[in-house]
Amino acid sequence: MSHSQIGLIGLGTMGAMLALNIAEKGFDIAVFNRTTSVTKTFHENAGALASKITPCETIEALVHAIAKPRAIILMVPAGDPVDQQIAALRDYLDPDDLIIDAGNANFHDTDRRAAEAAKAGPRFLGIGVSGGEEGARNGPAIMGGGEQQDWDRVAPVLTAIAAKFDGTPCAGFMGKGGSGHFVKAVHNGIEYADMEMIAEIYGVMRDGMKMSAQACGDAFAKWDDGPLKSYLIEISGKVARTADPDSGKPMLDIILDRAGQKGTGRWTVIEAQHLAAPVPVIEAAVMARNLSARLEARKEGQDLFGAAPEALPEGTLSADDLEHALIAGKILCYAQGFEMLRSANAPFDWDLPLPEIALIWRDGCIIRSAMLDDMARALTDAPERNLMYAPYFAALLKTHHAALRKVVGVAARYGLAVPALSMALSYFDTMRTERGTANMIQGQRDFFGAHGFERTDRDGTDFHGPWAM
Ligand SMILES: NC(=O)C1=CN([C@@H]2O[C@H](COP(=O)(O)OP(=O)(O)OC[C@H]3O[C@@H](n4cnc5c(N)ncnc54)[C@H](OP(=O)(O)O)[C@@H]3O)[C@@H](O)[C@H]2O)C=CC1
Ligand SMILES: O=C(CO)[C@H](O)[C@H](O)COP(=O)(O)O
Repeated sequence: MSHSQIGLIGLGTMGAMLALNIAEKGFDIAVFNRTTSVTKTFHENAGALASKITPCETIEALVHAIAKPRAIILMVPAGDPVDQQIAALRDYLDPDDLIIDAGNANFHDTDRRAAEAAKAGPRFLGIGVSGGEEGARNGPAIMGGGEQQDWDRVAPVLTAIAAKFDGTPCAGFMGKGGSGHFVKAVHNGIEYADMEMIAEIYGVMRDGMKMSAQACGDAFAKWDDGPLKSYLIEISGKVARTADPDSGKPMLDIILDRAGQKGTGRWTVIEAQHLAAPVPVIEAAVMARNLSARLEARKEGQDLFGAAPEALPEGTLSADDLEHALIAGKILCYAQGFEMLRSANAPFDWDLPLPEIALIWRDGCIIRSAMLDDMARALTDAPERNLMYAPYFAALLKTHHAALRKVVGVAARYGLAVPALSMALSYFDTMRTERGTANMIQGQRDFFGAHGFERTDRDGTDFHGPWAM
């Protein structure tokens, strides 16, 4: 009866695919879903893998189907559903059984659950899983956080199901408490930023260069053969080239321009503010999703001011300009994400393995990209250095920042909104300006609040100006 090596709760998009992946790798798995018919249908459709899967109609039956000490994966929405499942499991689990939250949790919740588990058990591990439905089925990237011994206990299963890059599993232990979910949140922040910059370049092609969806798709497909090679560029090409079977129109022409979001990008920028970690491209991407939801207001604005985008004169921008701008933007947004990871170490007493994170992200996850191998090398060479200053990426930025400036400049001139690309450029310019303008901020603060300032010509921190009120 109790023969399953692992259990899983939540047979939705991700959970169902993870369960099949686990069964396919040879592990016996017991599964439970809140809606029983889903469990039945899942098992009926599992084909040759059905014999490895024990469908359970109650939490109690699930627990009894798993060999001790038990390990149970939760794949349910973040927040209350996770706490509800933990509470339901507590009635049946032993203190040394292990609950693994594999959904997208806010890492503060994971910290709290880990602390509660440490007091009374059962044990708790928080793992970030990325790769969407296809990744869950064929190999996601996995970032674990909690107690090393708990990670070690389930690592054979997690590394078996993870994506492999040149044979190396894209799975690793990030550190204690919520560190795995923190790394996953930053991953999602980079995901938001990369998606937004791609969408902005699509907007320049569609509204500025009057290119069809098919032509935009062709451009993305071509770039997927070069330095931009990545999952997001690949699927953007596929999305742009797909036609709606009902109307025959390009899918992009019938999809409403209102972006959904489940909260991970927002968690990232809120945490970035707490950490004083500058992630302006990610912030712009979250802001753009929020603005996209304001359909009525945008219509009112267009009626009042006239439509913003204007067609560009022929030859204003080339395909190379767009590709090079995206290369620069991509380097800068990943650099910001890694800087944010590093800035979390001191306050949370973590030692996030930045080079290993880049290695893990090389495959399986949504932000997988040809650049990540070089990022891993750069972070191994100098773990404390901002990626934009690493020789390989500095050389790319020296070559391509002019295109980023050109695209942002042209977009501003012709009314094409490119907030994330603009933020990438501002970050780049700020990070290469030795003497900035915060001296004026300090002068203002001292003028109105006697907050004091430092001087360029003397040591000390509390100088004041001879301001006339
Ligand atoms: N979709 C994706 O690309 C990715 C999602 N994730 C994360 O994985 C988790 C699951 O996402 P996904 O599979 O997409 O979600 P789905 O909406 O497809 O599935 C949700 C699952 O959770 C169950 N569920 C929902 N609410 C409760 C509850 N209160 N108690 C018990 N079970 C509940 C549902 O059961 P029922 O059938 O009864 O409704 C269903 O099995 C989320 O945390 C998500 O953020 C992570 C990476 C990628
Ligand atoms: O974690 C994921 C990918 O890595 C999920 O697909 C997540 O839902 C994406 O975020 P959002 O729904 O906010 O776009």
